[in-house]
Order: sequence, then structure tokens, then C-alpha cells
Amino acid sequence: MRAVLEEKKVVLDVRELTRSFGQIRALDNVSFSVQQGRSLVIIGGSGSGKTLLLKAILGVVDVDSGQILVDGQDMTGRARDNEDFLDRFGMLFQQSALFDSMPVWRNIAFKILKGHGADEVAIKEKAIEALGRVGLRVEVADLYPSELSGGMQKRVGLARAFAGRPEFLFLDEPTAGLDPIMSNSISELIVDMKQDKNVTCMIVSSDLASVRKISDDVLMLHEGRVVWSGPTKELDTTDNPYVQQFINKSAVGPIAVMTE
Ligand SMILES: Nc1ncnc2c1ncn2[C@@H]1O[C@H](COP(=O)(O)OP(=O)(O)OP(=O)(O)O)[C@@H](O)[C@H]1O
Repeated sequence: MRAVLEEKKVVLDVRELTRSFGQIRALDNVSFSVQQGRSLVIIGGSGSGKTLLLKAILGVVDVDSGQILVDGQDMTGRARDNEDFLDRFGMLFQQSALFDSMPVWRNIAFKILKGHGADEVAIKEKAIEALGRVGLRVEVADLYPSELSGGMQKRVGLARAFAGRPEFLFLDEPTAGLDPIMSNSISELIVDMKQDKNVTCMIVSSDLASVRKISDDVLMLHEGRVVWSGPTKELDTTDNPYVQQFINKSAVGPIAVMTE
């Protein structure tokens, strides 16, 4: 007997996305879809196209061909500079991309402050609350990004991504550079965002403990191609050699280890 599956709306539908740089096919016919409130984690070796995939969907980089549908609307080549569209996303990229000229609280509240008539005192309170959620003390609110460690900057970037009630979270290595305790607590925050706020997540991660915690589904890239995708629980049972090499952290397998 077939189980009755809960029908969820597909909110992100990526079809045959391709992008080359010279001779390199950085994204090669990539297709997948994500249902509302679910979390897809992208894994893969260095240079496999993970970050590029996030950036292509957000319009930060152009694609050569393929289609990106968000809520059924074709956003291919239309996301960049579309503020209303981008406001629906909470994003974190690898360098955290904080504004050096603004104190931490303004960095976090940036999106909320854009709304006119914003009450600065109340918004600063919200930013401080957001800092608490990522394990940072109230005093950090008035510091500038250059005064923070890399791990602290990462957490401020996450607080910013979570602020402003995003419908989508696009996070690139959210736990990289964090200690295991902080990494676990960030993973729990992501799960809360997904469960309580029904946020749809697309996350690049090489942190296996975090992948297992935060993902419903996993998609693995190698040289720009999807070499495996499936539910997270199948990571340990698949005989796919790319996945096996990745989860066993093995130097031997189809993913070449660069030595220089
Ligand atoms: N702007 C660009 N110009 C030229 N090549 C690029 C550009 N952006 C990405 N690439 C190439 O596309 C490929 C995929 O890059 P991407 O940053 O997506 O890798 P990644 O899987 O995120 O790797 P890592 O885990 O090391 O961050 C790489 O070969 C990279 O050199």
C-alpha cells in the first residue's frame, strides 16, 4: 500500500541550468525542485558549483541556459536588482558581506530599516534579540564588523539572514569556522526557522553533522553536474560512489583530491 504523502507546493523549480566559464562547465544541466518549508542541502567537493548555484538563482551571476521558477514565476535573469523579490530571501555568503561602515545592529536591521517610519529604538531592540539568538552579547550591537572575529562575523551574517521574516533562506556554509557547540546551535536555529516559520531553505554545507540535522533532502554536485539527490536518510544507504566518498571523507574515489 502506498503511503499518503502530504502535498506541498513547489516554490523553487530549477530546470536544466547551465553556465560555463571558458572551457569549464561550472553548472551543467542542473535540475531540481524544493517544496515550501523544506530544506535542500547542496554538497560536493571544492569547485563543484555549489556557491554558483545559489548565486545563479539569486541572479548574482547569469546563466547560459535553463530556467528558474520561483512560486511558478519565471525569474531567470530577472532576480538581480529586483528588490521586492530579493527581500523575500535571507542570505548568507561565505565572506558574510557585512557593511564595514555600519555598526553590527544596523547591519542586522538593514532590511527592516529600509521600511519607512521605522522606529529605530524598537528596531535596535529587535537586532539585539537577533544577536542573542546567534549567541552574541548585547555589547556586540555597537561594534563594527572589523572589530569582530571571523566566527562572530559569521553569526552576525546569520542574524541578518534570519531578520525580516524571509520566505527563503539561502545560506552558504552557515557553520564553517564555528566551534561544534555553536555549529550545533546554528543548525538548530535553521531547523526552527523551517519548522516555525515554514521557511524554505537552500543551503550549501560541508559540515556533515549539520547536513544531517538541517536537511530534508540532499543534492550532490560534481563538476557542475548533479551526481546524486535524495532524502537525507538515504545518504547512509546509497551506494553512489560520490556520496560514499563524501560521507566517508575518503581520499579515494571519483572526487579528485587537489594536492596543490
Ligand atoms: N566569476 C567566475 N569566473 C570564472 N569562474 C568562476 C566564477 N565563479 C565561479 N567560477 C568557477 O565555477 C566553478 C564552481 O565554483 P563555485 O564557487 O560554485 O564552487 P564551490 O562548489 O562553491 O566550491 P568551494 O566549496 O571551494 O567554495 C569553479 O571552477 C570556479 O572556478
